[in-house]
Amino acid sequence: MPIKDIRKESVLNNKELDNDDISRYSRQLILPEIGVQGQIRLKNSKILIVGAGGLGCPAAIYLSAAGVGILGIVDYDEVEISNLHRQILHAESRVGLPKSQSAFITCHGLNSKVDFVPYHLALDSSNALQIISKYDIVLDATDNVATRYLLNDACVLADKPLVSGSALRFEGQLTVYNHDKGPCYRCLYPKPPPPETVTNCSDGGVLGVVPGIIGCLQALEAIKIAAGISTSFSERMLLFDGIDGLFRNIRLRGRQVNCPICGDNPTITKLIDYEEFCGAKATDKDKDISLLQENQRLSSKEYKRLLVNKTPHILIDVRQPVELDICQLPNPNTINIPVSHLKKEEKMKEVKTSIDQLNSNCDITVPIIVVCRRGNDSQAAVNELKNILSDKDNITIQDIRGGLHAWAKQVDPNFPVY
Ligand SMILES: Nc1ncnc2c1ncn2[C@@H]1O[C@H](COP(=O)(O)OP(=O)(O)OP(=O)(O)O)[C@@H](O)[C@H]1O
Ligand SMILES: [Zn+2]
Repeated sequence: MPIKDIRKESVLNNKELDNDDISRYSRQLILPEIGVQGQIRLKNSKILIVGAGGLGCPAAIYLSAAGVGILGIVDYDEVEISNLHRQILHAESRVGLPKSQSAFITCHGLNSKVDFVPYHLALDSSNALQIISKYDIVLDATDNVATRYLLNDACVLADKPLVSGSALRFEGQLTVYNHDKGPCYRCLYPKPPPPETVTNCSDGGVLGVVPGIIGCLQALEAIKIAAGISTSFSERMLLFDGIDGLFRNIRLRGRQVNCPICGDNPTITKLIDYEEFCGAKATDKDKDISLLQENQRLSSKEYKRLLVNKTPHILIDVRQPVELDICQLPNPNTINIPVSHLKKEEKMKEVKTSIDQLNSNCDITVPIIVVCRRGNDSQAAVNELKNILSDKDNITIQDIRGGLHAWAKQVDPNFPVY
């Protein structure tokens, strides 16, 4: 999709508030820290939110309500039903619609005076600078490491403050990069984390209100910067723990003179390939990995036949116990060992005992079938089990290709999908 130009001139030049502004914003206008001048600054501000998900939704609605001049909303994705518990600008009736468009509809309904620019596209190295350079402040409301580095570098190169948020499970973080002589993301994290250590909301879970809180704080910091109050979070980070109800505010290390992008002698002078740099995609969508040979995999239909024919086998479900409470394959003898536990000796003893027990009741060595949610962890688990059971070399260990998602698609349309 071609990048839409923002409609107004790149410099908004409102000199005063109209009567409608005065009525609409009266409650914040009478704050001495905002006042008429602050509100005019807000009216002239251009703010870009990247990501219209759990963080971007609350941020966008408060920035709209507060009366920013232009609000750009970037997201490549479409609304899904599993988004609605936290991505509160969307609606059941808008499942399938681009998130940027859906967010625009709600924000515009709240404040039609804001000039909205929805971008239904993936921000990447080819378009980031072109888009970001049109705005004054950028909010990182995305969910993947590659985009975090991209946004950081683009904001340093274009000299824009980056209000960064993140949330997972019951915890959240907030800071502002590249502002007020403070550090950038690379000053703090020069190297990306190994991809396998990064957990996303779809795997780790998140309580909707947690990104709600952090997204609101992102809006607050953006409003403060836009209104000329400055931010409390340059070189500082807020850590929120929703279980203990704790907000902690820690000092971060400052700008690093040897930072490759914002340091004194930068070695990165243009945007790079961030997926390659991070070894991970700029999305947190289901990635299908392929670790096993075809003969080590069963289709969900083949597994169904195995059940129907009552073929003896051991089914190991490698999801977390909480996930088994949601749904399970119709095998009453399922053994549950989360994939992370396969390395634990006592767990493996359990598996070996079950295998021996089952095998002592059968004439043949029964195969082990491994299942997980999407068919990725199950492959890793097959390899792990092969190592652990290397003394039992006549045993067949296979996984179910595509996991429970494939089961729901190909075998049982009534099976819950999460
Ligand atoms: N490079 C990018 N360009 C545009 N949008 C992006 C980019 N990276 C991430 N996003 C968007 O940022 C948002 C992050 O929000 P969030 O993690 O709450 O949503 P999600 O990906 O829909 O979550 P889930 O993991 O539940 O599917 C997503 O809507 C995603 O599409
Ligand atoms: Zn830096």
